[in-house]
Amino acid sequence: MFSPGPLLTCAFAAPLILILAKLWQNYQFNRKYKLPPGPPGVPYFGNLFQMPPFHQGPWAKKLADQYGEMFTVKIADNTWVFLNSSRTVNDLLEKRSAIYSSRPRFPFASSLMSGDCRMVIQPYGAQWRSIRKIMHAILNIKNAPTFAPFQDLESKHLIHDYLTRPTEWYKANQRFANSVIMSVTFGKRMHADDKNVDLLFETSREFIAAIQPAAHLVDTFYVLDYLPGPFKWWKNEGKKAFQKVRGVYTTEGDDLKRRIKEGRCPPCFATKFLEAPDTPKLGETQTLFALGSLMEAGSDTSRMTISHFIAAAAHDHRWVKTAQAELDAVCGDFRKGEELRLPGFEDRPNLKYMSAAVKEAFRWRPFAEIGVPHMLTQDDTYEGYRFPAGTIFTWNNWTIALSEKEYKDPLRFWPERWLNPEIQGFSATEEEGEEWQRKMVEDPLSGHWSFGAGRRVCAGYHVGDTNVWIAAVRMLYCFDFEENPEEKIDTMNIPAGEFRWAPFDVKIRIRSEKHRELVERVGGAAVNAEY
Ligand code: HEM
Repeated sequence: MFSPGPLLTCAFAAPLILILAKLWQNYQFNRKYKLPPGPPGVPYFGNLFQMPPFHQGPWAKKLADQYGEMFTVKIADNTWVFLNSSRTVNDLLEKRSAIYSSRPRFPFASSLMSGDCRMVIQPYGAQWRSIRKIMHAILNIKNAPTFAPFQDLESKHLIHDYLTRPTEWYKANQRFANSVIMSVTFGKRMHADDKNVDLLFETSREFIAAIQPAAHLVDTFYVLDYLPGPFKWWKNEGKKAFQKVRGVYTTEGDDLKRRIKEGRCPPCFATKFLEAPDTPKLGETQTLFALGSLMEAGSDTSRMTISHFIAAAAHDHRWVKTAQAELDAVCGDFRKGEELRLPGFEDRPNLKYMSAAVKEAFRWRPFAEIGVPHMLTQDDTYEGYRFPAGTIFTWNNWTIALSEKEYKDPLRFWPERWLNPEIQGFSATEEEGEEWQRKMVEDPLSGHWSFGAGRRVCAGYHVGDTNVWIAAVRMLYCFDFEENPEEKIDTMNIPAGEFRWAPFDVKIRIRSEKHRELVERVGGAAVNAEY
């Protein structure tokens, strides 16, 4: 006869054993390691239910205000230490970069969805190193002359788009950023109606959503990854996402091969890359993803920063007046009846205020709000804490960028902060002040963390910086940007990641008839340029 006794015993004993095992594990952990304090969580899930799925910046800032320069949160199997000051980011992610540069495991976002080939989330190791080397060869500052003619052409097209289709400015920004990287990588310009570009932005959006903390349970509850195949409910979704993104990259790869065969492909990075003797060793998928990662990382980021620049120009006219006065003095003042010409890279030494404004656009409302996770690869100690290997560290970008301790009046878009060391609280001699200003204005990485830190710092920061610079100087020289008085821009909540519609309402108006003539002439020629 069936007796429920043993089953009941199991039903009570199993949770008890799990709780005891967890307590024992915590006891052992606490004897060996010490982490910065953080908000209390619940067993197994930790702080999973407290972290917002998107726009986590304000949540993380609140915690930083409460806990100070570092705090810890647990997201199921992952322990995250948030670094809330430039000092701690410098000490750990920069100075100890050799051990703070890996990425956490992402069974869904990396293995399934990206075939372990998406460089930005590859672990620190041989495969990442070989791809990073390739990226560096294309994107380093010595290649600025390769990028400059494309940035010149595409930014002329950009301002023409603003003139002719001002309500579609966000699409124009997309096309601009994407076309620069496509020209250099694949030797072809992109058009706004290209279906593959829309698909590229869609796959990027899906990828960014997938790497948000706890977006997929298996990326935080690693035990799920050991379930037998049929129980992995997320598997088909991951496979589909992989096929989709591989399809986008294959379309470009096939088009490239076709153009090479037909003799219609100008020299570009992809042709050199495909002919290089080491490339076949990467395998077909990694080769496609190396080229695809460039398209992905190079398009979205510039587009979002340009959106922030426009929001700042429409929201606060104080700095715009100074910037336009500088541009007018260098390129011609329509009020004085002078000849007008577009600003270009050669004007950079004379456009310091504009360079400071571009730097401010990277700092002002960072879109990588809580940074990008860096995983520690061996046990480490710091200021009384002992961190185990596997701890995830992140530069809490939103918090640092908007901290009164780091920047005076941090919410204000204030380019002067990069020109005057006293605003930043440094008392410097004239010579020191000049040197400080030169560094802030010329070095894209100085003064903020929006390009990341240490060995994982953005591989394309020179290109990103020059993309935004040339777009910014030309658009501000030719146009005025106005907020809709009925619907002011909520600068603390700009959905910059959105690519399907405008993230905010803005009126774009040409500054004068002379500017109109200039944009029509120079921009029109750029729109029709073919190669
Ligand atoms: C315009 C603004 C840009 C911003 C704000 C930006 C920001 C970032 C950030 C925050 C990271 C992660 C850094 C870290 O983990 O510490 C990153 C990585 C990366 N970025 Fe950018 N980026 C920009 C433009 C570009 C461009 C134009 C390219 C290429 C054409 C590019 C290529 C990459 C690559 C390949 C990585 C992966 C690096 C690695 O994991 O080793 N980025 N970027």
